[in-house]
Amino acid sequence: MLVDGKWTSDWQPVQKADEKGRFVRQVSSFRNWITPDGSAGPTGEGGFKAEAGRYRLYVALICPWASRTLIARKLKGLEDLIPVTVVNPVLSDQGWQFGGYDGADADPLFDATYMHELYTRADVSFTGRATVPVLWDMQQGIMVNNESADILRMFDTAFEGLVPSDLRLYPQDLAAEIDALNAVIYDRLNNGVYKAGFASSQEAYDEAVAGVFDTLVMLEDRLTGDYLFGDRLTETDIRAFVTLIRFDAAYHGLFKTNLRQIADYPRLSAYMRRILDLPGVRETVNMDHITRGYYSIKALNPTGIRPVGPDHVTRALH
Ligand SMILES: N[C@@H](CCC(=O)N[C@@H](CS)C(=O)NCC(=O)O)C(=O)O
Repeated sequence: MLVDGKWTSDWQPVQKADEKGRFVRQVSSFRNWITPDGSAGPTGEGGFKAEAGRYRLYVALICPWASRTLIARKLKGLEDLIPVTVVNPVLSDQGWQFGGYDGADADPLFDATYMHELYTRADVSFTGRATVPVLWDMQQGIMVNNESADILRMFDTAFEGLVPSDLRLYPQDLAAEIDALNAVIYDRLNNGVYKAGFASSQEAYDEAVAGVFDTLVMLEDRLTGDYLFGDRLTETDIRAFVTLIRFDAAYHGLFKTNLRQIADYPRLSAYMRRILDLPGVRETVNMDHITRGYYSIKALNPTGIRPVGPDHVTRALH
């Protein structure tokens, strides 16, 4: 990670743990919002007006948080407005790096080698992990935001004047319910699998795994319609999907969330395929990057050997 703008050599892929060995995810630090007229959003500063070609999104295709922004970009028809740069799926000893892998891009803006170089360009004395996704303002040369939940939400509304869309991922009449369900899904499922995988005590692992499977059962029971809010696709579906699609291929084995697979839940399986079949979504899922990335986390898999299966995941993607 970066400390006062300098890369520290004791970088570890395992993030912080609390006193009970529970994994603790870093809080994002760049929280500005793109808005239709450049006025300030809910957090951060103003000055980020929605304009075609002004902003670039940096992602890792292994990363569920980055993937949710990529999916929103597709569903809202923003591909021509917001270009994307994909990093190498393998976290190096200096974090995310550019190029060097099939489907990974060079950095088109600064020809940077590592993602952390963008963080120190944005803030010379930045302290923290150089995470993806990153939304970069190419006009001002600054980082707009590195929190996927914000990026997902600004993609829903900020560009409406440039690319009108009937789809509303965060409709006001469902806002409170979406926030409530997001909180459960985030804590117990999205981050729950990481809490299981990076637990450093049996107690922390047991607690995390229970949360993961309780949440899967809750979602399976809830899915009587096409989506989590009946027939309306919302950001909550995107947030659930990114974990479901990685589950059987990565989390089940590597993170030891192995009580069941998603394939064992009929409604969740059908739901996952339904979202995968939405226009553009399949293109955001790169199973090669996902398995290469996760299974190269040395702390969890020192040999780097990738399992061959499961077969049903590969079939679902084609
Ligand atoms: N709060 C962030 C979390 C993003 C995050 O943790 N990204 C991971 C990849 S999935 C990352 O970049 N990790 C690199 C590191 O920790 O050094 C968000 O949702 O945008």
